[in-house]
Amino acid sequence: MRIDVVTIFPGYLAPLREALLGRAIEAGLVELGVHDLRDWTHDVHQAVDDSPYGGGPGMVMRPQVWGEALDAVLGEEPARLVVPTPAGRPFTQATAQAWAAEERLVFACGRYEGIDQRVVDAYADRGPVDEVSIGDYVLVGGEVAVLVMVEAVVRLLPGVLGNPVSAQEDSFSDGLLEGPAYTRPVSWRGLDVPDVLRSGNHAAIARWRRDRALERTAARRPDLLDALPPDALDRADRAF
Ligand SMILES: Nc1nc2cc(Br)ccc2s1
Repeated sequence: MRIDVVTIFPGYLAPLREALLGRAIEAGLVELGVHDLRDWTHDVHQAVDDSPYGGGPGMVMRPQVWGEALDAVLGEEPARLVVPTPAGRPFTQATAQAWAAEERLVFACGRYEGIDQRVVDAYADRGPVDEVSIGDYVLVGGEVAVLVMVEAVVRLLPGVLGNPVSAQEDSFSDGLLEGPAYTRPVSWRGLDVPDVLRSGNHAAIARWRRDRALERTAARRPDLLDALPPDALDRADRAF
């Protein structure tokens, strides 16, 4: 997979070259290009924004600069263009799984009041364009959202995680939140590891883990339970 990011703050994307993701890049599992939007400005001030038509607070990012940048970065290779925005569709684990199958992702990081809408409209004719949000809150720019989404996607690529089973057992992978996890010591500050996890009874352990996942999901994200397909819960789950 190749990932390109266009931003006025390239340094914001430096964490993508650290740790797990950095090792994935070094191993050639993913290619990363970070591009400074101002490289496509032609004025002495390198202006990337202007006042909004219709008035209102803040500035809007200019379509001409974004058009030249995305034409250059996209080139002729097909790619999914992703525009983080608080007005976007929710980015979920299912989105990450779908994008992990893509050959190319290009992220356009907006700032200010966002990017002139005509940029999204113009590129929608060339290929898939996703306006997505990582949550119901407003950031100062799209860069942090790109860090989140790139990590969620790249960790799903074959060979990135040491143990591929981890990704299969993620929270949300079966529609539920993951339950609690424990490691040594067996007793810590008067708190003990649940006996079942030390019993060696794998069926009982699996049941206990499923029950804790159902319990946590019901308490914290009942919307996820409501969204489960009818056959997702078996009789034992329903008894829980
Ligand atoms: N939740 C999000 N907030 C923002 C703000 C800007 Br400005 C650009 C993208 C995003 S995604």
